[in-house]
Amino acid sequence: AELRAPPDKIAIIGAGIGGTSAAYYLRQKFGKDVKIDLFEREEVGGRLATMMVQGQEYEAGGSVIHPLNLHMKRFVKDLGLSTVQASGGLLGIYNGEALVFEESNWFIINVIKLVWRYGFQSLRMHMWVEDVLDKFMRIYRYQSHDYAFSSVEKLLHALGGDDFLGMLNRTLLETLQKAGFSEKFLNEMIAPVMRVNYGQSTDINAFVGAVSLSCSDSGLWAVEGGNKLVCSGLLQASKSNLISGSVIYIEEKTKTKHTGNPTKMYEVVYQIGTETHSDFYDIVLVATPLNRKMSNITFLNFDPPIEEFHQYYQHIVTTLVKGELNTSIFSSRPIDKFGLSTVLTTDNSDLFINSIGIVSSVREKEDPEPSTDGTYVWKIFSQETLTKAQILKLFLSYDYAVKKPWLAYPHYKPPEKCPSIILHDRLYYLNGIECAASAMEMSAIAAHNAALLAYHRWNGHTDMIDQDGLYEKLKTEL
Ligand SMILES: Cc1cc2nc3c(=O)[nH]c(=O)nc-3n(C[C@H](O)[C@H](O)[C@H](O)COP(=O)(O)OP(=O)(O)OC[C@H]3O[C@@H](n4cnc5c(N)ncnc54)[C@H](O)[C@@H]3O)c2cc1C
Ligand SMILES: CC(C)=CCC/C(C)=C/CC/C(C)=C/CSC[C@H](N)C(=O)O
Repeated sequence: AELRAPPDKIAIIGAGIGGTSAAYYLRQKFGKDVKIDLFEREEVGGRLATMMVQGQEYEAGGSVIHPLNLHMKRFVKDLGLSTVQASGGLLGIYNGEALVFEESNWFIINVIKLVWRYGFQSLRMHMWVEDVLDKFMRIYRYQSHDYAFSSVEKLLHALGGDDFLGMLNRTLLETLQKAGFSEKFLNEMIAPVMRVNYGQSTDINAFVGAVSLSCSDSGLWAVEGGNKLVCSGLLQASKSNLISGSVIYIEEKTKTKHTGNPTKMYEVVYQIGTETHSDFYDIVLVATPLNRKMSNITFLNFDPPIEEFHQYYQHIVTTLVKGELNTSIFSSRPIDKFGLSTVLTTDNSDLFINSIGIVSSVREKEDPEPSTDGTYVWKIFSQETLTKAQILKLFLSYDYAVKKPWLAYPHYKPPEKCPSIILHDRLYYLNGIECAASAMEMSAIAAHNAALLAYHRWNGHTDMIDQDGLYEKLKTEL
């Protein structure tokens, strides 16, 4: 097909994994001549951030990556980064009175324990997740053949039809109840995983539920030195220009270009300190959640007008504590026989935390070692900021506690209606994909899709957008 001259300038708002991977894919598609400006008001990395504790860095936000997250894998390879193993140690589940499940060092013992308490439900749960992941993986084939989707719903439908898309309209609870899983298994095994990963209950949509359960698979990994290195690496590799400022509004305006033609363009108005600046762009990608509390971006003079976004994001606090865990809260066993490195909690545990687990620094290759005084660094997820009294309840003694509050991921409440990807002719929104599931890989998929969509719409390649029957069509292609 004929190609139109590339755009002069593209703006991306947000330098998290979504914005930086969008810059990378846009550069691949539009070539070296387009100027790409990436706006970031805080740190490059966004929700991939580390916390520094006594000279060591720990992941505070997005920390684990699934072995089948192929975009993240590809970035790490292309950028020459190294990986570390992100899971390890023994897991326990606490219901407010006792540990209802405790992992052992022996695989076969774990199998016997699980079968004894829950029959074959654990195996069936893995099979259900595998089935969802199998369909989900089709996105990589579609994207490698350059196909794009104009909405999150169309993207999910292309992966597995009505049933797959329907997962957004059903809770995980009703889906698994219908599939015959017992209340006991749902309360003791599934709910704690939703609490640690998304700070929510089994009332979240079934797709994000499956994504969350996939974190129980083996082989989870992280980037050595911190996951945010992927963002700074992509920014550099894309040869984009970082503007450290806060975008306040975007306005549609008619501008006379160097060719002499009046053209509709987007004016991006931003603040650096107290100074206001602005610049004009042919294409704009918004790679941050659009709501008042998080990005606070206004859209001015658009025809038709762009709606206000109100998606409610879940408040979660990450706390890192270096100290000696008060194991008596969870178990009557002596402290030296406790042995668990992660404790998840059930919904009815009445505890003020969602989870607690030993963490490694971003440079540790192996399982974490205790410091010379025998203490570890623990990561706690809680709904609210922990008080000193609560920390003293959890720890016999501690050296320090550092906290980071987040508006972490959407509050899931099926049926979900995902925000549009196309906000206006050449204005695209990436983070609507989080309504299906929030994860690094989801933002990378949204970024690849938006870059392809922007490219095809710029060049009028309508046949590459929302194609029906892609799975069948590409079955026989390499
Ligand atoms: C505690 C926690 C744990 C998590 N754990 C995992 C995990 O283990 N694995 C996983 O895959 N995912 C995890 N996630 C989810 C994952 O981190 C996110 O889905 C992903 O990082 C989102 O990336 P993003 O680029 O889309 O958004 P963000 O990272 O939020 O990036 C948006 C950027 O835009 C900037 N911005 C906002 N408004 C403006 C403005 N007006 N002007 C300029 N810049 C602006 C922000 O400062 C931010 O840097 C976790 C998230 C949290 C919070
Ligand atoms: C998108 C697919 C198929 C898989 C991604 C699976 C994944 C890694 C999801 C992340 C879920 C999430 C938001 C976890 C937060 S907590 C992570 C960890 N348990 C921690 O302790 O930090």
